[in-house]
Amino acid sequence: MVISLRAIEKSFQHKQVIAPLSLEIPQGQLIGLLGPSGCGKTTLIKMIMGMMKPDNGQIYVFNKTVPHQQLLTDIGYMAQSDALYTDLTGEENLQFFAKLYRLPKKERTERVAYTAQLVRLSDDLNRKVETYSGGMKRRLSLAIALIQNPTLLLLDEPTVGIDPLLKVDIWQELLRLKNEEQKTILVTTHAMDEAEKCDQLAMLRDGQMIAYDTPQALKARYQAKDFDEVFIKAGGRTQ
Ligand SMILES: Nc1ncnc2c1ncn2[C@@H]1O[C@H](COP(=O)(O)OP(=O)(O)OP(=O)(O)O)[C@@H](O)[C@H]1O
Repeated sequence: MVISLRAIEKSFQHKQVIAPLSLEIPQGQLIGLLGPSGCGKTTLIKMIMGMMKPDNGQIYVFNKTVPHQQLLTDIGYMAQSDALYTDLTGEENLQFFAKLYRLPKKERTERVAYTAQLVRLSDDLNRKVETYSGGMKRRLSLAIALIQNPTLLLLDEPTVGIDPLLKVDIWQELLRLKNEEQKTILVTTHAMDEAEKCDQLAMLRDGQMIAYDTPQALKARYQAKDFDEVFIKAGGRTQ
């Protein structure tokens, strides 16, 4: 398993945000994490990343307990809010992270060019990030998450604020990374068309997983036309 969550729990100020939750994610899967605002998606991703400790339960990534230094190069993380050096250029940001991961110079140059091209920022790399639009900053964050060619991607709403055409390109690339390079990808989303592209969907409500299956199986089981309806019928919301 790439990710094993065993009965993890997390509370903030006595409010339970993740109820005992277990999940096993094998290699080469694209998993979508769905649920209303505040249901615990970001908290879950931060715990898998090792940035936040669960109160109870165990988290293993590549069979190592998180946080683990060796895992840092294996995991590409894109946070919901962009953490960029705005007084540096796009290229300087990418180079900075590439150096942090100790990529050799040749590979660094290649990865900077590849990730920038992937998010269509090649022509803007020499501009300071403070001059970027919100969508451009999002795209740069995604490029940074991919810079060290990680085997596991944790992407927290990667396409919010990105225009529809580029969104399609980015999803095509995520599917390619999964299919051709066997990357494992965990992505949070509110977009139904994106949920459709996932191998499995994990639906969260109040920190509990109320459904976990393929998009097709979920729609068939609940005789639902979309995932909002699946969510309601699975007990996500009382009508
Ligand atoms: N550091 C913190 N301290 C206190 N409460 C927190 C903290 N982080 C998250 N929470 C609370 O935990 C709950 C879950 O938050 P989380 O960010 O995981 O939700 P989410 O599902 O990612 O939401 P969204 O879709 O809006 O991003 C929310 O009620 C939030 O207010």
